[in-house]
Amino acid sequence: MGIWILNGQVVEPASKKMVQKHLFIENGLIQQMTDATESVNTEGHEVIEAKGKLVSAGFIDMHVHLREPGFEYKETIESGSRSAAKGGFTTIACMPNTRPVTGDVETVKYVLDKAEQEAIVKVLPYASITVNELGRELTDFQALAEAGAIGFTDDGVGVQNAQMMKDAMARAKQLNKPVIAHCEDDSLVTGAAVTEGAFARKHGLKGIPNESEAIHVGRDILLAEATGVHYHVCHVSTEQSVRLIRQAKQLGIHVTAEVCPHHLLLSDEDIPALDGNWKMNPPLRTPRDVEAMIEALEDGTIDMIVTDHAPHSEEEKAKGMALSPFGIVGLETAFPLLYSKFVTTGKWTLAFLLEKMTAIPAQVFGLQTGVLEVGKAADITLIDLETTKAVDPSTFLTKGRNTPFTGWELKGWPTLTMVDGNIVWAE
Ligand SMILES: NC(=O)N[C@@H](CC(=O)O)C(=O)O
Ligand SMILES: [Zn+2]
Ligand SMILES: [Zn+2]
Repeated sequence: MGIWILNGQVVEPASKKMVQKHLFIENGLIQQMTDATESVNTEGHEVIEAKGKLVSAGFIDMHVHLREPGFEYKETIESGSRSAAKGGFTTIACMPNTRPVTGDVETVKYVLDKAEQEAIVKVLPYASITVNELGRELTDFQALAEAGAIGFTDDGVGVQNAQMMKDAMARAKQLNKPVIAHCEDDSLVTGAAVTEGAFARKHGLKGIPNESEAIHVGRDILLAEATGVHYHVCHVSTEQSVRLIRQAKQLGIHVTAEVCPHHLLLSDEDIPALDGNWKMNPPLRTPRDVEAMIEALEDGTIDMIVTDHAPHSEEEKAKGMALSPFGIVGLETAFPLLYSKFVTTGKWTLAFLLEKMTAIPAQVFGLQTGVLEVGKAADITLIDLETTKAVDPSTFLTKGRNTPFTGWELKGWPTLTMVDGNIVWAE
């Protein structure tokens, strides 16, 4: 038995226009896409009526913290994958800052096994660059790649030593794997929780300077040029980083970059109080940086959108701005936020937003998904573009409740998610 998705709105990649289509799915693949004016025989098959809904390739999030092993009270591979599915994501890449750190073959296998058993979306693990993300000794890249790691990153901390980073890039290049960098120079960050800017001044707080990110971006671009590796910059947040990435791309250096919804939508001036739900790393920057992020995404300097979904417990976040851990959840609000703030306002086309969350991440990381095409995996999400709903953390499937977006009235809520032709989540 196959599945017909009838009368859905599909954005055609070539024309970028919305067209009404019927999709037929069987054996995990998209078998047919026909114009909705044609009649189709659905006999003997399951039918999903998608009239008025957007039918998109499932979203891809290349930056997610699933917290397992070790921090299961914050999130598990299972709960994180359910959160992803509810957010319309069908593929997520998970960060290695777990306990133990995903920096040995055993842990990579553990993550993959758990994902195979319990995850309802596709989970792609990164492995750490250094043992325990301590920056002292490289991990065994070859063994980790053979075990299934798709790239290398010490996300959560920056690699402080330039020679260490250069050696990592040289090894990754040999294996044809990317290096994904959390850019942060510890000698410029001294225990601050927010950016240097209006909020820090108002509260008499020390700020995290923009240079602490950009100095690593600049260093690493030079090292990527020297080694020829694919270098991917995590959660870009500063105007200066964007400037450096733009120049590197013009020079033909193999650099790609990601940005998070919160860095496109919020600045430090929006932070209402010393509240842990507004604390993340990198921090919310100045309005000028936010403008630079939007411009960089629009001109292709920044390639894709990721959430940096970083769940923490309510107890941890209740410790406030100074003492709570960095990070906010993102999987269940990403699309509605961006759709409501950038597409319904006419700033971006729907096609533009979708490609930043589907086709481009697939292209950049060489994934066999991210497009709605006959013969491709049926990783599909249906979205209600009309109904307005408020963000309500009590309805989240993630274990995390840590979001600054509570109460935001948004459109663009996913209603059904399919992975390899199986419905894994429906409203
Ligand atoms: N982004 C965050 O604020 N936190 C992340 C770490 C990271 O992405 O650097 C986490 O693991 O909690
Ligand atoms: Zn990071
Ligand atoms: Zn992260």
